[in-house]
Amino acid sequence: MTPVALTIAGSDSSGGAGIQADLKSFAALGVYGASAITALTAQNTTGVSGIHPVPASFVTAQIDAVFSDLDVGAVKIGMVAQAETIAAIADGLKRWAPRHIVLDPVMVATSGDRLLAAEAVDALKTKLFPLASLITPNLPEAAALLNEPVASSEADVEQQGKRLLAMGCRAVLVKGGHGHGAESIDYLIEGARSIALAAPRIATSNTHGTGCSLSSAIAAGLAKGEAMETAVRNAKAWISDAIAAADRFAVGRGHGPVHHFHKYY
Ligand SMILES: Nc1ncnc2c1ncn2[C@@H]1O[C@H](COP(=O)(O)OP(=O)(O)O)[C@@H](O)[C@H]1O
Ligand SMILES: Cc1ncc(COP(=O)(O)O)c(N)n1
Repeated sequence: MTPVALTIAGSDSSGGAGIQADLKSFAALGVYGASAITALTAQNTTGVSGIHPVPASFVTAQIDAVFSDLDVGAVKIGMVAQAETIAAIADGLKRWAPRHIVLDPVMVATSGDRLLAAEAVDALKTKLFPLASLITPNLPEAAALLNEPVASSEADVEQQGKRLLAMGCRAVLVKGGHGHGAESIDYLIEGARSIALAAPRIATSNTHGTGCSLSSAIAAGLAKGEAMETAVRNAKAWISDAIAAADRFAVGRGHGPVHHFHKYY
């Protein structure tokens, strides 16, 4: 059977994040990708200049079109833009009940621009967290979701992960890309287990789309039948290589994209 993953996310016109990063990640990892677009962004490596949300009813239409025909092994959710979109996604996923849902609680782009309406944060927590097999906040997102300051020690990161798990998702991966140590450490909290996943921090400013690509790589692994810990470990190794190869590209003048196809060219 062909493994299939669906991304429900926003479009990034510059191609490095959002739907475009998700489909490249699925393809690089041997998984067929489908998409339901929640919003168009006019965006490049230096910032976001416009957001055009897709009407919630049309997000539903895309989700229904995909699930009524394709055997979707895993779903990745990225930018959801606004509260009505979140309600439409939650309803659609409850109806189709996919085996795995990876939720990247995208709030702010690498450039600092806001991608989720402030009033939609509660809907994200109450409607989508309970459906998620895994949520993948970065350090500022974990803090914002908990209304707490950004974690300043590894112990704080782990504790914040545990408090997010208590909000009703099945597992949490708190990503350390915004930390400062010699290693970029992500914490996987699954049930009573907490696993630190460390990789050398790579000196590059080309980190546009790292979070999108990591969550899609995890969804790709789940679609191929990997267990959660294996999918996360494989995705972390793959994104580390994609970031290490990012400087081979010269794309844009700001935070450039990672190299999804580093194994091929
Ligand atoms: N400079 C870096 N070197 C190595 N790994 C990184 C670097 N920046 C981010 N990562 C990794 O990329 C993944 C995405 O993390 P992060 O950048 O924090 O997410 P987001 O894009 O949502 O802000 C994580 O696995 C993180 O550890
Ligand atoms: C449409 C869209 N979705 C998500 C992100 C976040 O990107 P990152 O992976 O760098 O956090 C983005 N910049 N644009």
